[in-house]
Amino acid sequence: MTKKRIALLGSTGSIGTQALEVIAAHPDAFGVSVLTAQNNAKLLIAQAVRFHPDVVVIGNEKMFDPVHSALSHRGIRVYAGDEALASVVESDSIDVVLTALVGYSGLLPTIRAIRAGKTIALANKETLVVAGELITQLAKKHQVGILPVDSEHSAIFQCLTGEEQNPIEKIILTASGGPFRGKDRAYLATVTKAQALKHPNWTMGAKITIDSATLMNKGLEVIEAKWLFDLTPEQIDVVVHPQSIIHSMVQFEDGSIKAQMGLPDMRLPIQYALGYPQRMKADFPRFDFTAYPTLTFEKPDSGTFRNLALAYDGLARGGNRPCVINAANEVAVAAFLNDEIGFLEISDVIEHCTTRVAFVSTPQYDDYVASDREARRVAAELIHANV
Ligand SMILES: NC(=O)C1=CN([C@@H]2O[C@H](COP(=O)(O)OP(=O)(O)OC[C@H]3O[C@@H](n4cnc5c(N)ncnc54)[C@H](OP(=O)(O)O)[C@@H]3O)[C@@H](O)[C@H]2O)C=CC1
Ligand SMILES: CC(=O)[C@@H](O)[C@H](O)COP(=O)(O)O
Ligand SMILES: [Mn+2]
Repeated sequence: MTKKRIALLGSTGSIGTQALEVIAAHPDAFGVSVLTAQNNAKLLIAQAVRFHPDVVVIGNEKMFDPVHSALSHRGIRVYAGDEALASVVESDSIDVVLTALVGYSGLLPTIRAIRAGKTIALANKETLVVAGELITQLAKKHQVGILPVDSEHSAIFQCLTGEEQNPIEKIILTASGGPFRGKDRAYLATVTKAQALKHPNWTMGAKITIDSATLMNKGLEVIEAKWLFDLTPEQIDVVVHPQSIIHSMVQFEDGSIKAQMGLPDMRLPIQYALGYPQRMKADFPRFDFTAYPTLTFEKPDSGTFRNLALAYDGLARGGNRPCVINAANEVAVAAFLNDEIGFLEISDVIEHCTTRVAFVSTPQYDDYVASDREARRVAAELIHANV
């Protein structure tokens, strides 16, 4: 295997730090070309000292000076700001761009990386939610692979390996149900952010953890799956599986179902994407069937957890609607984490934005930028009118 040079966007986050564990365990297979963070200069500097990338980018321009003075004398080039984040992925020294940054900020660097012919290891699901059609068309044009990192999509991708000739009847995305599985709306009206941040099975960044609690994470994943695997909404089912051992399933036209299983550990799908097509040895803890004698499955409650239904509606409507839903959700989740709105109001903000932002049926890049901006403005206006 020739050594792959990796640009790791969002290296200080949950996926980013686990990706560096994977890279550190395989020094002959992987090298680090680029590391980026938004604010966490201290951790970014420590990572750069250890992994010695060619370049680091700190998104927040105010943090440039400390990062520059800590790293430039080590021969590491340092840049700051959004344009640097987008252009750094174009360097000849990069083979794979791992998009481990959170939210809409993943869109532009991913577009620039695809145009530069880089393989994408995609953790940042929001990129495909916002602009799935644009991204998949660009990837086709530039003959670039998009390798899923999200655990469910990695599971489906793994199940599809060797099945290239066989059409998919449907996929079944598993959902943990989050910390509030089985609760009713009266209960949800009272929940705190501390409760919502306690995911039953996974330790992740704050934004995706709240999305898991509202079931928006599964809604975003339905849209992500549509674009990754070229499916209709009717071909994408969601089943609640509270143990998060089966990471997702594919059903073929003969009725046979393939599932990918394992303990909940993101290092495995990260490593699978970075090493693809090779499965590399790893000493991650192994799953023991006798420790999990009962694996259970139930229907999602999309009447109570309305975000899942809103995401399916957005997918069916198409155009800029998923982009609007994503932006409204990002603003609403930030407001919930800032104690400005309650848990149930997250869905209210999203629904409000879908009725207020103009529909665009065949959006181009500039339409996505404008729709994102307008949805953020409308969401913030509603939140601040009610505070
Ligand atoms: N965590 C997980 O297990 C999983 C995550 N994902 C997806 O992976 C992505 C990352 O999630 P996760 O690692 O949990 O998130 P975290 O919040 O833990 O990390 C986010 C990373 O992105 C950086 N960042 C934050 N805001 C910006 C911005 N505006 N511009 C550029 N960089 C930014 C952060 O920098 P700083 O630290 O300086 O703020 C940090 O490095 C998300 O899209 C998520 O949905 C998918 C499946 C599983
Ligand atoms: C690890 C991962 O891929 C997350 O997206 C996880 O699946 C969240 O869990 P739920 O959204 O199913 O609660
Ligand atoms: Mn997931």
